[in-house]
Amino acid sequence: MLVGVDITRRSKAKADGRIFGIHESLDELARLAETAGMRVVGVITQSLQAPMSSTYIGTGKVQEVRREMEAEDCCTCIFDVELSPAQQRTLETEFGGEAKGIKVLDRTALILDIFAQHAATKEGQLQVELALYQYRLPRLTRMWTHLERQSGAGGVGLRGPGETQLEVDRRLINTRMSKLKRDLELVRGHRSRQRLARKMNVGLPVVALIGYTNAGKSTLLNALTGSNALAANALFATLDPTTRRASLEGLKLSPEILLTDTVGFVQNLPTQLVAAFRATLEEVVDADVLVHVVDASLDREVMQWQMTAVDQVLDQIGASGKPTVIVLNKADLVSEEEAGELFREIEERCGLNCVAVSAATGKGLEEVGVLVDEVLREISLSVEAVIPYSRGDLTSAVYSQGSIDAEDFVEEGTHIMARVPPSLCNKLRPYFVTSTIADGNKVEGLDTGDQIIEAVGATDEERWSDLAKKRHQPRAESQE
Ligand SMILES: Nc1nc2c(ncn2[C@@H]2O[C@H](COP(=O)(O)OP(=O)(O)OP(=O)(O)O)[C@@H](O)[C@H]2O)c(=O)[nH]1
Ligand SMILES: [Mg+2]
Repeated sequence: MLVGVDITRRSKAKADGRIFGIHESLDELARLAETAGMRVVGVITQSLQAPMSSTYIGTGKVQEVRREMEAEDCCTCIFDVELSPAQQRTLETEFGGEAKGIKVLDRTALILDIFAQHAATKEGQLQVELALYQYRLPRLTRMWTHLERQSGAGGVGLRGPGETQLEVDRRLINTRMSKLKRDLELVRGHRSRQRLARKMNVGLPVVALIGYTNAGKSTLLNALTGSNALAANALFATLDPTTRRASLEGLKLSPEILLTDTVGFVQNLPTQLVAAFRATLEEVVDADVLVHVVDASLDREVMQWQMTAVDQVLDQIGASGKPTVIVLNKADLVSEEEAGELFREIEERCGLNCVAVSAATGKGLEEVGVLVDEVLREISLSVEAVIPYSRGDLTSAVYSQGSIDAEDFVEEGTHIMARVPPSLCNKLRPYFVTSTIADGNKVEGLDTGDQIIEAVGATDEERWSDLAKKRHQPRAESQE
């Protein structure tokens, strides 16, 4: 049974972070429930000025949900809002209690469950486990109600076994969480070293495919690189990033790029997931260019909402404002006229370059390379360097990844003026002809190797913990 609440008081709606209309949001919730392996038997909605403190929905509605659930012999109720642990407990009791096996879940719990089912790699599993514990810790009391009852009449000095058990349990979970965090730090360190190595050695520009879940990112990766990453008509099919070397048609500046497929975004992405999946999401933060994949076959309004949700997540992880290309995918399901209109709308909305493609049929794919090439050109840097003859590898990298404006052979090495992607620029830095950098402005703002190391170190740490602090406001209710 799904329950949606429309909060009419505006400021509250904003605080909820909802951008979707209530019915579209419930449609999505139904798809999430199906992805998690459930069958939806009914949907109940309520319009409220503000949520009730104890049950979120009004008393009459609680009875209505209970009746409907009984009639359908249904034991799980999913709310399309974030419930506090206390509200969750109260609602469970109201709907028939634990004896009847009644469970009340919210959107976050549902998404966490799907993630737990889909996590394939060790890293993914660690991330999901941490997020699950973070979600469960404040809800722990209810698992031990039978023990708590034993200490009911106790009072000071007479703490019963139930309470002790609860404390033991909390402590065990806290210990486990610390261990998970340490393990994840290791993974994360490994990942950032890998990325750094990729930037410094492979030197290819990194392009990340991002977008709402089910937009077709994995299908596009497969179509562009001939690989076989899992693509499925399910939400959150991809959890672990895959990176492939790709030589797209239309790429000239750097004929090859590294293309990364990432986890899909969703409206109101649970905070626990953003924090736990930061190692994965850093792939996005670190990319040179983003390719925002949009499902163009959706209802126009839903498509706009999804794009807004993606922008919000980018903001949340500190990756907004990156050079971006918009890919309107599933064009095989849209008429030419509609596609044309969408183009205009998107240009109006964000002034970004966009292209309509079908990852399924291959239509328009060559355009993706052309647009990425344009963006790479915009962010490429003019350099002048004398590369010693002993560094033939660098010279050939400039040939293959940059466009050469002038070249001369001097005693110390090859003297070149060229436009190169930022990553290659870093490697050429030791050989710069200092006073004559053609495009001074741009080079100034460049990541040097040191800055990259810094970015994955302290500064970055602060950014993420700030985020966690901001989003993890303590709840008002007590946990008793
Ligand atoms: N008709 C049509 N279907 C497509 C196209 N691209 C992808 N699909 C379908 O859309 C569904 C989702 O595709 P995925 O590539 O798994 O989407 P994703 O963005 O990677 O999704 P998550 O990893 O779950 O976030 C699959 O059923 C694909 O077959 C397309 O161009 N046309
Ligand atoms: Mg995918």
